[in-house]
Amino acid sequence: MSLYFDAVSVLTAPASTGGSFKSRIYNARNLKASPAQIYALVIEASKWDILLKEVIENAGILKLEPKLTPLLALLLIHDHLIAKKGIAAPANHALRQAVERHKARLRAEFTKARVRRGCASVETLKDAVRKEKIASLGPQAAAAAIYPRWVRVNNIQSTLEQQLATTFAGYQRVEALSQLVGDNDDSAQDQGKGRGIGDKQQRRLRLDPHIPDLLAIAPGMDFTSSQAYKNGEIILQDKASCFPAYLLLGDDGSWQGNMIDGCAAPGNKTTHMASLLAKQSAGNRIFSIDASPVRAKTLQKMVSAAHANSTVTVLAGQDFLALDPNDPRFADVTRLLLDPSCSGSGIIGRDDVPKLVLPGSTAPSDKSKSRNQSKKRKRRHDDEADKTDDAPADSTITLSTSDENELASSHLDPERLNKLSNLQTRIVEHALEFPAATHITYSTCSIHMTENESVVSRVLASDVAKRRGWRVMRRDEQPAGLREWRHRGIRTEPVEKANGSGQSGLSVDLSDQDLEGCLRCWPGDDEGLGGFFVAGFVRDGSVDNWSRRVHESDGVDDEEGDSDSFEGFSD
Ligand SMILES: C[S@@+](CC[C@H](N)C(=O)[O-])C[C@H]1O[C@@H](n2cnc3c(N)ncnc32)[C@H](O)[C@@H]1O
Repeated sequence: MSLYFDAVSVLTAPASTGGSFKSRIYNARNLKASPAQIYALVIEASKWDILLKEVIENAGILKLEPKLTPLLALLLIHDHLIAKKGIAAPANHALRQAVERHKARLRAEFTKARVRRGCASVETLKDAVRKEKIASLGPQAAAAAIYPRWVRVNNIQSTLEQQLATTFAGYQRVEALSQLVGDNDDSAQDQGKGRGIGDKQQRRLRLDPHIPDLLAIAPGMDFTSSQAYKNGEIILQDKASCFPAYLLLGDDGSWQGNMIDGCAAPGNKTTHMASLLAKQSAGNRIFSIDASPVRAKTLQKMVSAAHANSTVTVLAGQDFLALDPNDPRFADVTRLLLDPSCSGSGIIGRDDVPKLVLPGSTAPSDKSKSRNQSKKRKRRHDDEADKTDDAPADSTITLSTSDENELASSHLDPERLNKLSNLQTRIVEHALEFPAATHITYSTCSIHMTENESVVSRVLASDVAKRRGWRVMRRDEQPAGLREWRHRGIRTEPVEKANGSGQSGLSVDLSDQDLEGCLRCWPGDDEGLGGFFVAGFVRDGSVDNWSRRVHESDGVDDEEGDSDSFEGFSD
């Protein structure tokens, strides 16, 4: 019986609990049942919830059995009606009996629900319920609900073609993220088996249309035990986190010189850069820098795991702001990637927790209503389900965006955001000083304008940007995949996105062309991503008044008087 209580406990855990839904189950210390069983029960029950709700309400069980809460009833009745072995509890257990004494009624309502949908078998019924659920949630919520597993092929070790022919052999290609949602019976129990991972019906993939070598796979698939993962042939990295390196380098090999990743730990973007370089190997180097010695250790491990040691030099515990742009080591640095600490406000919440549609305690007076009111169903979650609505981000098995930003849960107020914005601006401005630099990207996993478009605007207004001819990389200059990305910079912070920061209505003074050059990702839309922002800065290299400035200011750097000094790392 502990299985059902444990499942209720993980579904109703407070929002502050960290990690993905799956990792929370596997890491929980207070659970008695096997994590695999709990996970499988929840995932499977979530596929049937709208039908189970109908059956439970029409059978009137909740009124008759006060010991059953809606969530407990849904889980138990799922196993009673659908699981091969029935309810996993002794026959004399009070809750099992509370369900089984209504078995005739439940079976009859289940049959009626099947017949109403015109389905001859449980299999076709399952498919019908899946489609009904997608239709009732709408395509956006359906896609958000399936938040895919993103897999990037590491070109240092493999190629997309090789991976499609091995790790993903037998996978069906789908065109839309919503089609990744499988309708398998036992996929949740069938994970982690190396090659050909997952249930046959869950083996679906979508080649990402924006980022080369990136695949979206059905959620819940676990590749950590696959040979490809162990060999560093595939890396698990969220799609949005792939934007900066691709925006910086593209994949046409047109770069020259060396690169810097200035805020690099844990190393997702460094290893992505190394992978892009490996496609057109020209002996370029990446200096991968992080001010935190502890996080730099993770960075070094990730670089080694990606077999990128020959390309990447890690400068552990190095403050990027303390690097001398004129250090001869960096004389050939042409491209810099800056992904500094941010508020993490775009990190998606507990979206990987299945949102179960739960039964109410009274049968609907008009039973036909239950089918016609599908759009309202989602709003009728009871308290148990509502508590599951905002859990921490996905990515059990890779370094998620939440690993990159320790500020994700910090209180956000305008003052805090402004401090972050000041530091972010300083970091980008420092990058603009590197003598040979022609391309820079700046990114955050924040949704706030203060950390995004406002930083771009401040950077463009800076002395160094003007002096050296830096401007925003236009959309038409971006790599082909990102040119097609439709979500662009915004001029005014929308109220609904201000997210408690107290900054709604904020506006930024950027041209339409510059805003069009900025790329945004929003949590909760049909792209299956969290909130993210990236902008590229470019210069053609012919404008550089460096020496004139030093001369004019008598050797004193213009920015020395800047009162916004670096305060170390509060994150
Ligand atoms: C958002 S995380 C970077 C994530 C990383 N780009 C990735 O994709 O895996 C921000 C990192 O910047 C580092 N950082 C913040 N300020 C820095 C500075 N002034 N110099 C170097 N590193 C800095 C933090 O220690 C943190 O590891």
